[in-house]
Amino acid sequence: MCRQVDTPSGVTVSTPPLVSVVLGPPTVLVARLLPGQLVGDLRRASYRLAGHLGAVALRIEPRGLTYARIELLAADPLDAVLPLDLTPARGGVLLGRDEAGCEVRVEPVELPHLVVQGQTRSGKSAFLYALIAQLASDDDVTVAGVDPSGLTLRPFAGTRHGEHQTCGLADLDRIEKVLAGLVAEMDHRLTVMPADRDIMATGPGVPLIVVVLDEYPATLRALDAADTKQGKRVRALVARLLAESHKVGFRVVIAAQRAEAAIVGAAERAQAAGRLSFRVDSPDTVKLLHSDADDLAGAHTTAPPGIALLTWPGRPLSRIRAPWIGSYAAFVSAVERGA
Ligand SMILES: Nc1ncnc2c1ncn2[C@@H]1O[C@H](COP(=O)(O)OP(=O)(O)OP(=O)(O)O)[C@@H](O)[C@H]1O
Repeated sequence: MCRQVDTPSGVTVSTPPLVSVVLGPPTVLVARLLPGQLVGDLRRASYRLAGHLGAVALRIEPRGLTYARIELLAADPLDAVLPLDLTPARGGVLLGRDEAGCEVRVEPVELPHLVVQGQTRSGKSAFLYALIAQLASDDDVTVAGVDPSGLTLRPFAGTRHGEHQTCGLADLDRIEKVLAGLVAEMDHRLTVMPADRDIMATGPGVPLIVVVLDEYPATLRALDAADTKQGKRVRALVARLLAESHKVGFRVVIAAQRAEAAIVGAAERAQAAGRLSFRVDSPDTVKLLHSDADDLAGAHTTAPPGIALLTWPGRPLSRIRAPWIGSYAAFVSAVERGA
């Protein structure tokens, strides 16, 4: 957080001066930002600064335009479980709670394409359950997708969403058929989009279509093993959805244990502005989705279940606690109620 400053007598160092120190607890510092420095700059460095200040984490808030309030936290603010409240009118989809204790919410239509990665038992499925349960209760959203294990999309059987989904790997042709149907709907929307618009409004009659590709590598492996040409065709359909569908009301959610380049190539990653990593096997895997995670990548390989790194449009890279819907049965009944 220091600046090197050239003075007539040589190079010196300038640091954000502390204008107030309250020993607390909690200990709170107020620092005056250096010219051109932003609160986000402090937040980005907070993971390195916390240990040196004897804290587990720092909560940094702006004070006016030029000051930052820095609270030294003795416990990780993400330790507590975040129960998912599915009562209507809560104002957008809850993605989690950040380290400042604030809920991260987004309207369904504001969702970008997403890539979610995480090892077994890291909380990736729990996050998908929470996301899908919230979307399923919205009449203007259709949940589509491919689910090799069947657990994630099985609760939609017999609902209006089911025709746009396929569960299991027994019928590989159906995977291609479902994705081809979604691409056909995308093409139709692109064709009928009014000439004076570059974004199609979603709502009654034109639902936002969220395409969930759970355990995407498992789907591709099964397709490649059966018929490499079919694997290529499915990859091409997904690539088209990622590249062309956002403006006509589609969102793609790709979930994988590891978003490796062979599965989620650079072009696909570039289309997915939303990226979540639950615990993964190595710092290099973290960096597949968060190239700027230098300070956080190492520690994240031992993150507890439900803690994710979040890269999101308009937000600095941050850690969040994902919402917890409860047991699988709670997820099933939430989908059945909502869908
Ligand atoms: N957001 C959360 N809050 C609290 N606990 C969580 C959260 N997410 C996950 N857990 C705990 O971690 C366990 C594993 O989570 P989950 O089943 O989602 O992992 P996963 O990464 O999807 O693994 P798998 O590949 O085995 O399905 C859950 O049973 C739960 O105990």
